[in-house]
Amino acid sequence: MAVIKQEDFIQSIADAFQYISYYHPADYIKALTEAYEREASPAAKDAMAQILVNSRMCAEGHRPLCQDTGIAVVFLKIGMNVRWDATMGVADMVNEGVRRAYTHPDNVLRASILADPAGERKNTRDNTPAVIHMEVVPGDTVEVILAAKGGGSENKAKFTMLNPSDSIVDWVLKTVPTMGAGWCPPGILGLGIGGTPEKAMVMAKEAILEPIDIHELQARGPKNRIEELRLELYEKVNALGIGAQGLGGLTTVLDVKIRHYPTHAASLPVGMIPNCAATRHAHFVLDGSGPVALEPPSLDLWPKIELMGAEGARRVNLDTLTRQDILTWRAGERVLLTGRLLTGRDAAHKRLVDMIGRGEKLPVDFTNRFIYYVGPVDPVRDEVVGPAGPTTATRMDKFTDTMLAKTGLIGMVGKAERGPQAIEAIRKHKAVYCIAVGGAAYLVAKAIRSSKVLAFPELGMEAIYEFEVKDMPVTVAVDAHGNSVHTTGPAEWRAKIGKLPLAVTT
Ligand SMILES: O=C(O)C[C@H](O)C(=O)O
Repeated sequence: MAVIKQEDFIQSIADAFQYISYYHPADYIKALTEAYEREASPAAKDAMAQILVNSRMCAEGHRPLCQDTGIAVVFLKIGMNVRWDATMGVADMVNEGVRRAYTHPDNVLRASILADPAGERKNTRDNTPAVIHMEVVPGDTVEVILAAKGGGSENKAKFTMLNPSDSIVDWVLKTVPTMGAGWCPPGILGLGIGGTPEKAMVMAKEAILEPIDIHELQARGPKNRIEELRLELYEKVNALGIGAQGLGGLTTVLDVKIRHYPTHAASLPVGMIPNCAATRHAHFVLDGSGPVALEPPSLDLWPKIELMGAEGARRVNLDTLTRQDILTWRAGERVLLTGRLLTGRDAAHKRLVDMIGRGEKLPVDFTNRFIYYVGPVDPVRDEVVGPAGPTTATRMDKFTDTMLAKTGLIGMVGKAERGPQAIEAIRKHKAVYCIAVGGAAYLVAKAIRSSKVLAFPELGMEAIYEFEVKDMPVTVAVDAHGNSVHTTGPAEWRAKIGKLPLAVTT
């Protein structure tokens, strides 16, 4: 009988969360490198280059791949013959491991978890609690699968109850375009088919944590209906042309993984969850012989990639910029930002717009300023800020008209598409929206030379900061005339790929 000691279990969990914060899984790097090499869309190729370079920098620097260091998700298969040498419950031990990992002084991770989600939304400060799934199975080991799942990709999870005769492929092809780019494609699409609604969703989550092996499946051919479905969906979802960061391109998914389970004769439940550019998960087994140390990958895994330089990019000084200047910027243009950049995301926007509604003076002057939608990781050692990539701008859409109309703000930086309401506000107020690459947070942070909190310090990572940036690379995603690269890019690449009728594009 294996005896699992409390400290071994806690430390193994803590070490694994630290490990996955800076090491992408090897299969993901291989698949992304392959997609990068075959990508024909320059914008998508550049985005993938940044993600790969960022990944290598994180592996070398032991700092997080993404500023969103995720919600901790843990699957445990506990052998029936295991004996615990522990005073804490299993969930408490998992949470202690999460706490240790996220507050590690050498590589502090971001605390993103808010208690009382429908009310006060107060940060728990140590990223606990984890979401834990436990199963008791035959055997005398404890199998652990854990993941740090980013909010941007979790937000795009979908569920449907189809009729038994409905087409799963049709539903996926109709639904994926509605997910936009906030899930940071290219990534992995997980489907759970069958069971009950909650079973389908858990299977979809488990599916995205399986190894990427679509090319092996393509080479050997499908052996059953599920494998046929994987191949069909892989080809057709990529034919949507959404591409890296939703900029239009050949690769939207690196794999489609499916789990299934028997279901009721009246039902066809389907859950779908994407995994983002910051795909992070680890798998290990405790057998009573001590804590588990995961093997660091060889740096040879990462391709040697040159990033696009300053050539062809517009260099701008944020400190002297006016609304007039940005009228000439065009959607798709590369821009290097230098100067003072304000930050703010969900909670700060809500507060600002509430203050405007009450006629109160704002704590920050936004006149002729740009705001970066970001929640950075705290700095360690000589850093001025930790990894600080963009958050999904779409969540700020409902505040955009008020911010542009009432504060003097002229520009925004984030990731993913803007909805019709925000695009219209940008056009009306002659403002601009730029994107940085989601999933390249450590690389993006290298352009930040100083950082200070200006307002709402109690919001933690959601406070308003002022960054001083030097040549921060962004792309104009919505210009002052209302042109959006997230509309034109995918439509262009869907037509170029030419495998799906154009009418289905949303
Ligand atoms: O919370 C964040 O920093 C980003 C979030 O994961 C997002 O993708 O929008």
